[in-house]
Amino acid sequence: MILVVNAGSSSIKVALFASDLTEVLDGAVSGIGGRARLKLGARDEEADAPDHDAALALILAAIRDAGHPVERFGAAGHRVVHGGRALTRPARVDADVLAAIEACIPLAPLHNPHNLAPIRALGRLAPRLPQVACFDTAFHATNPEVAQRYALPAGEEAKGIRRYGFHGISYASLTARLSSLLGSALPERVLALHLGNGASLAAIRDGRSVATTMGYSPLEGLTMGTRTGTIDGNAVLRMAQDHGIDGAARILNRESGLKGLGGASDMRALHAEGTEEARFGIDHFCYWAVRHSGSMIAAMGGLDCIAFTGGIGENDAEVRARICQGLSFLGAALDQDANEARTTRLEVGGSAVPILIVPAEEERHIAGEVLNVLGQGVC
Ligand SMILES: Nc1ncnc2c1ncn2[C@@H]1O[C@H](COP(=O)(O)OP(=O)(O)O)[C@@H](O)[C@H]1O
Ligand SMILES: CC(=O)OP(=O)(O)O
Ligand SMILES: [Mg+2]
Repeated sequence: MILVVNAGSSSIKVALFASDLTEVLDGAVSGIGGRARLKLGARDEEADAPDHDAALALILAAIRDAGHPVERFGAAGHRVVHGGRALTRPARVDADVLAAIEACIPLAPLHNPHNLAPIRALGRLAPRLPQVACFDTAFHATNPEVAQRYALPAGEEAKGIRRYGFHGISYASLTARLSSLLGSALPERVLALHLGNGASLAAIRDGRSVATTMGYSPLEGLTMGTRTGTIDGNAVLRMAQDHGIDGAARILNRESGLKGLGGASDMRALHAEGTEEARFGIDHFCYWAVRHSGSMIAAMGGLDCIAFTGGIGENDAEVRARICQGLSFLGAALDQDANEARTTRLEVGGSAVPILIVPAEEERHIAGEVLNVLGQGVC
């Protein structure tokens, strides 16, 4: 069996797959650092997970308790958020790959440390277990150079200060499944919205990413759970002056976004709160999702399909409705009942483009990549 670990900024998702990619078990610790919950198979309970280390220990113990000790796995696959310039394909983990992932920690401080932790933990528990790392940055390596470069002098670019983009495992999986969900050929120009705790958009033309909203790190672009999204560099410098580099980094990455505006990073909590601040946080999220959509659509030269994914994209009917309303000038028209019912197809008959929910299946995609890298015989 293949164990897949997908550590996000607020959750650790796990899944077990047989060699034919049948899912045997899945689960997660979500709400890490807040009101955490552990789910695994039928188990669903409150969890004491103040940080990612605690969450990882809990989920590995739960998998063992469910009858799947680590020694029985044939391989493990991991989501790694930042692969930098070098790691643009899934890679078997060895000392060099570990060092390269570690070197990317400053680029993705909310993610890469949490991606490395389970790789190291499994390496200690089962030293002979082959492990494969899949990179969120990889899918966007096809963006044209004008999209990847900041307008910086060459010396800065040579240091790796360029736009990478993220959520690539989610976008690759969505792209692979879209035509079967639509029952037709893959649309030429797809606007994909990955709206989770981290949120981004991708412009996918002929199945390849041509533009995306996240940049050097997962901070750029949309308003997120705790991240600002796009902000003027001079405002960042001013904050570094006022709060020091670490203080500014903390504010930008952990205290801003929905949390900074509305008082909670979790979209469900904002809806439940219903205060003016909470409403403004949701307004900000939707407004910037629409504005950045315009940029993605321009980068593809038009729009043939809209696909929502991620915790908010899949579950939040109000947010989907507001974003589609913002794109109605392009003829995108949502069926309110389908939207409330969360069916796969959400558009009305006369809509200019299909609108879909495509549940994120990052774990299955990673399991497939594990088999590609290690060969079918691994488990
Ligand atoms: N039913 C729901 N309605 C609104 N938002 C939801 C719902 N379920 C999950 N979410 C939101 O999804 C976000 C988490 O997304 P997810 O993709 O699971 O996170 P991560 O980025 O950690 O992988 C949170 O803001 C959460 O409130
Ligand atoms: C890259 C990123 O933002 O990931 P997540 O949505 O899991 O935080
Ligand atoms: Mg995620």
